[in-house]
Amino acid sequence: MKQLPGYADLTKRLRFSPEQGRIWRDSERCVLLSQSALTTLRSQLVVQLGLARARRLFWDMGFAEGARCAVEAKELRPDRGFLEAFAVGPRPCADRVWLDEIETLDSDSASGHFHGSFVVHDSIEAAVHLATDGVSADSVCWLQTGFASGFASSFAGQPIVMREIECQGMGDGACLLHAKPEAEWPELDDVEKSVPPQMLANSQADRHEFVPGVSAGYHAVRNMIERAAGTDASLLFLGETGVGKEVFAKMAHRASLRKDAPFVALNCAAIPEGLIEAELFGVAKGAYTGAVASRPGRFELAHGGTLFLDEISMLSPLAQSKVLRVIQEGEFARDGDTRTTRVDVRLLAASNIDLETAMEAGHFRADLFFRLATLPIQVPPLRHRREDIPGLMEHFRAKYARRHRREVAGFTARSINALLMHEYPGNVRELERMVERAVLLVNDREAIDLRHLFLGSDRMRIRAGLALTNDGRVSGAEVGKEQDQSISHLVGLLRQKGEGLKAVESRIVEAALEAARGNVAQAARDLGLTRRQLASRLEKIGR
Ligand SMILES: Nc1ncnc2c1ncn2[C@@H]1O[C@H](COP(=O)(O)OP(=O)(O)OP(=O)(O)O)[C@@H](O)[C@H]1O
Repeated sequence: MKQLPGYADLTKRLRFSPEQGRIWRDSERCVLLSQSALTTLRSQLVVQLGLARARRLFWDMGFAEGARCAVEAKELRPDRGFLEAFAVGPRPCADRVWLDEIETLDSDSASGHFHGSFVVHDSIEAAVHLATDGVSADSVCWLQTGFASGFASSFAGQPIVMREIECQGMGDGACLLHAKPEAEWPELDDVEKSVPPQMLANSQADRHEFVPGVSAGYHAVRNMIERAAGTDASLLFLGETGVGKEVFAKMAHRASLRKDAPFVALNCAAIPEGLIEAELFGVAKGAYTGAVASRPGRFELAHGGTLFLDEISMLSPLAQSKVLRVIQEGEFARDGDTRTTRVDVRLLAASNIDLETAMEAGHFRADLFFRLATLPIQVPPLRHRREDIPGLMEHFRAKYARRHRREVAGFTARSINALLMHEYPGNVRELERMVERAVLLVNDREAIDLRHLFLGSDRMRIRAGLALTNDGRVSGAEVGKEQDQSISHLVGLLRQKGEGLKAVESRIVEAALEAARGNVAQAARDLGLTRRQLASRLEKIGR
């Protein structure tokens, strides 16, 4: 039996706020589920869905959580050995313990070898089952085996199935789990067979890039992508800038039959109009002065795979007609070439402007629009899917702490609240930028606070939109109250002193100039004026 390391690094991630009735693990809210609540939930699901579906539901839920936990485990103990990092997963949250002892663990990532046996004493699921249904003929720890399988699969980067060989719910003294790669079990049941490939994909290759969301908006997008997964249908991602359209396009590629072929992306807005066709279709040697060698375009590079055209509305009319031809006929000619080339490419596109309006205004070809918009997918802005914010915050904190070699002790409670309430006109990109900047500003081993997140113009916005209550919570409603109060105070002063609006305006302008230490451009920015507008006001008041 292996000696497991201590868990101080895990326990300090849990925070309790009795006043607010909240529990957090890092920046994520958690719930405490009592044994009696779990008993009710489990028996209700069995009654309503049947045993097989209830088991599958618990197993899938456990699997997803285990896969996510494995990512955290590696991040939490990046420099420790395999065993120490592996031992993190089971413990992060009360009542989610699946592992008491690692009996054996033998793994080799190069060859894919992964064998282990693990012991759990005191399984809550076994206790629940014994209390309601007595001793079972089959293993009963569904959440636990799902979690363990998700954790091990994500950790090992391949489907690993953990099965209970002995289970307290079957009358054994403890639960004994065996782990093996999926393919090495002689037979798998329906639940075990269904290691969700997407969860696995999310947790391995993209673990440093992609955060699966939890909001309804995120799931609606994911469902659309999954519906089209087995097809070559074009998808058109629509939504504000920074919502993650490219990230979802990559997800669509990974979920498709083309996942092992290239994913090639091109931002049409980033290429000057005259060069876009060469970029898309390639160039033949001698096509123009300087074309000393032939080179393939993005369509050829994406052959067999997926081409993602971001900001497609920026394509010139000629490029639009050529793209349409490739979609319809699967062929094109390189710039300066007469021979046509055939390609097999799935096209995904994105736009942050309304393509229908662009089409009606004659800027975008209707036939291309209808070809692309077979399945339009609207990605909601971050402010409409706030439940995704905690996962993203934590992901960016870990990502940039790693990149900039900083040790950042999470977020303060008030900064978490502020991030949850912010409006994010720049969506996920804005959140990412704020967290990266905060990681750079915060002192080592300190937690990110408001002052690290909101600077300059952001601070103006947070002042206008959010207020902090005494216990560090942010409340939008109280902002209004606070602003109303200061405005009434100002009106009171006006009345007392008999000053007119002009005089007050002059005093505000002077105060802003003073706060900006005489820097006119800064004062203008703070007041929401142009430099010229402020200069003219200053001139009028004789400054
Ligand atoms: N679910 C996510 N997990 C991790 N990072 C994300 C996620 N969604 C978005 N991002 C990050 O947010 C940033 C913006 O995402 P992306 O480029 O996909 O947005 P977009 O909608 O295509 O933006 P634009 O319209 O400006 O091209 C990127 O840095 C991306 O990595």
